[in-house]
Amino acid sequence: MFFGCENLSFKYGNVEVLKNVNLEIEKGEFIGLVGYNGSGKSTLLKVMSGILQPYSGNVYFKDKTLDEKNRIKIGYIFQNPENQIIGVTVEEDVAFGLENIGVPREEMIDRINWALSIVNLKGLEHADPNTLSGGQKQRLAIASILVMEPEVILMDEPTSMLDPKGRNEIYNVIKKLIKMGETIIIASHQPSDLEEVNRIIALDKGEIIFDGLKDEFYSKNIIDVELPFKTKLEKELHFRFQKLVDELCQ
Ligand SMILES: Nc1ncnc2c1ncn2[C@@H]1O[C@H](COP(=O)(O)OP(=O)(O)OP(=O)(O)O)[C@@H](O)[C@H]1O
Repeated sequence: MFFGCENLSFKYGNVEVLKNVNLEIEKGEFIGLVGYNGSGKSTLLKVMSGILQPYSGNVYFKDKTLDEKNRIKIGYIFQNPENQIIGVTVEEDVAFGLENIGVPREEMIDRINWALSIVNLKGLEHADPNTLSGGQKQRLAIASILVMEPEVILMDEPTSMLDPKGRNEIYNVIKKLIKMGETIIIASHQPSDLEEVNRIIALDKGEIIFDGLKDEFYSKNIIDVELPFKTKLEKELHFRFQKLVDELCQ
């Protein structure tokens, strides 16, 4: 198996949020992971990237169990690029992972240039990441992952915090990555993120409820991908709670 998992379960404390998930992913596939809020999308991607350890079952990469050695081949893009940016300049940020694995300077420069050109950030090498727009920050986060030459890229709602311009920038980068033959799983509610997707995996309460072609998924009307909440009441409560938290934090 190129990439996937077998009988994967995950618990936060006593609460099981992934139940017996089985997936087989071929090299070069571009897959959409959908599901309502809390269905387990982020958790699944985190377990499949090795950030979280399974409660039971296994993640496989090229027929081997995912471990400390081979997890470097799986790149994970966070929903919020701020979680991923650590460098004082764009260039330093992209260099960070390469420095950690001791890549020689000449090769490092070539790889950084290559990654920044793919995400269209050439010319901003010396910029302070804090001064970048949301779309530019997310593109920087993608460059920092790409430079490590991952064989699988897992994207966790990479455009949910962006405005339409930023979303479009990421969409263009994704299109480029697909052309390059990258293997990508993207968790998203944004129809534009899912435009080029062939296969959809839908999660509900930590279980796979659909795994198949996108057209079949839409025709069966399995879940409304544009609505991250199951009901209007859930959505209303979410935003009221958010407002309350914001007020308390002021
Ligand atoms: N750190 C945590 N500790 C305890 N429970 C958690 C934690 N993170 C997530 N959960 C719970 O696990 C379940 C799955 O959450 P997860 O974030 O994986 O879902 P999701 O589909 O990615 O949701 P969203 O679309 O809101 O990001 C939810 O019930 C959530 O409340």
